[in-house]
Amino acid sequence: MAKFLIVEARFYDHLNDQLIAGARAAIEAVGHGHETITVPGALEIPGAVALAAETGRYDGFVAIGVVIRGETYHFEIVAGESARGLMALSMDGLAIGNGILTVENEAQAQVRADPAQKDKGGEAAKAALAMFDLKTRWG
Ligand SMILES: Nc1c(NC[C@H](O)[C@H](O)[C@H](O)CO)[nH]c(=O)[nH]c1=O
Ligand SMILES: CC(=O)[C@@H](O)COP(=O)(O)O
Repeated sequence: MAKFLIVEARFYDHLNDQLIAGARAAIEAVGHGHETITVPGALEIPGAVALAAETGRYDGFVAIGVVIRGETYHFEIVAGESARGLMALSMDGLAIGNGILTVENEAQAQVRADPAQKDKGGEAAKAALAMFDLKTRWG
């Protein structure tokens, strides 16, 4: 049984709860285990993944968060840099799925967080599982 770390940035509780439920269901559906940690925001997720990877305790990582556009350029920074950090870690060989929603409004987030709708949390977990499978095949 592999172990996956879900790293959540808890900015919107009700949305994160749904995203995490979808991610956990996807991981459990294939018989693997998971643990969840919480960081302040999406910008902290890549760093937390990097720190966790150094422990050697986890086979893969699922990033969970919600970034909703506000009034300033900060949306672009938070959305873009969290994605860039995760991509860099992925290209360093970590099995990562990115479930950080980057949306214009809460309505868009709700559709994507809901496991019964777009299930982006489950989708991110499945991406991490697929990358883990590749590492296992080629490791
Ligand atoms: N506005 C959102 C943020 N902003 C916070 C940053 O992610 C970061 O924690 C802060 O800049 C301190 O380094 N984070 C989200 O996850 N979602 C948002 O909508
Ligand atoms: C995505 C964000 O950082 C955003 O929530 C911040 O809002 P604002 O740009 O209005 O400060």
